[in-house]
Amino acid sequence: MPVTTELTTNASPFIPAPASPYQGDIARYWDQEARPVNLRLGDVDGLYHHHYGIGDVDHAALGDTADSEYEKKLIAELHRLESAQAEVLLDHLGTIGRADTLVDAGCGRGGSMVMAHQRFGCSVEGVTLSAKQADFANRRAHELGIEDHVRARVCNMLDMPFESGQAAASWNNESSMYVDLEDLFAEHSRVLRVGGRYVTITGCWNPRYGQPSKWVSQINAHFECNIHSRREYLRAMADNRLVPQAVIDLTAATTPYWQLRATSSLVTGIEEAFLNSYEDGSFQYLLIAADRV
Ligand SMILES: C[S@@+](CC[C@H](N)C(=O)[O-])C[C@H]1O[C@@H](n2cnc3c(N)ncnc32)[C@H](O)[C@@H]1O
Ligand SMILES: CC(C)=CCC/C(C)=C/COP(=O)(O)OP(=O)(O)O
Ligand SMILES: [Mg+2]
Repeated sequence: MPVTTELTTNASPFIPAPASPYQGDIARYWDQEARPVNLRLGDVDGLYHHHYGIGDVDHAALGDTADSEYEKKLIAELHRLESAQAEVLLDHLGTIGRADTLVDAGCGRGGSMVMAHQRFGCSVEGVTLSAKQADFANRRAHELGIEDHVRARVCNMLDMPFESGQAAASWNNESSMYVDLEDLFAEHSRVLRVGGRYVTITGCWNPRYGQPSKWVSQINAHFECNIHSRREYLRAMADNRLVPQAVIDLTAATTPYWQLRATSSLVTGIEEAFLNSYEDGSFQYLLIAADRV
């Protein structure tokens, strides 16, 4: 059974000062985060995610709500949908060889990094502002015996410690709402080799709605983030040699996850804002895969 208690070992020897007071706040936020909806789902198989799920709910697997095992099955089902989300992101990275290096920008507790290594056999470098998260991710990699291929570091994704052109592919999984997109894509464009692939899964506000809705504002306040519009993503990519190959609206695919989560004992209070903003069209859950040209 994986260990989910807060980790105190393997502290990073050097933790850079935050690049801004805001980044200091975000580092503190994730250092302190220990929501059961994340830890108990991660405990299912040792992949710890900080993103949401996609796909249809398997009602047969859930069984009867009166069953004493129902809550355990519900947690496993939410986790299955979150891992399915990461699989879809990895599906869009293109052909990756064992000798390649991938970059996970805003890697959280490292679940997606582990999955990428297990799928491709390659090296995966992650960055997060949170020393607690980096320690957690590195501890999990050590427990799995893959610490020579999977590593998390405390650093700013806008200034990553990678050589220009080093990465075969890079991604942001629900982490791009913490930074300026022009700065972010300039940095991905720098670390990616020409012909490399960038993928993001993100929530963005819908320009067709007009402005960020009250639900989007509520999500921003809840997570201390700054959700961008779909238009900003496409414009900032175009400005930074990232040419979209796929833009996939995952809103319908993520709705069952939120509907199920809203019925669980692990609710955090943000479920209504996601469900309402997806429903009124003001918010979209999007995957964008782009080639570095
Ligand atoms: C919602 S979590 C997503 C974690 C992970 N991508 C996943 O799918 O599980 C957001 C992550 O973005 C990271 N983050 C936010 N701003 C960052 C920055 N400027 N540099 C590096 N990481 C950042 C946070 O530290 C956190 O790990
Ligand atoms: C799609 C958007 C707008 C995402 C914002 C970034 C974010 C906090 C993602 C989920 O993290 P989490 O897994 O820690 O959140 P929760 O505790 O709600 O599961
Ligand atoms: Mg979560």
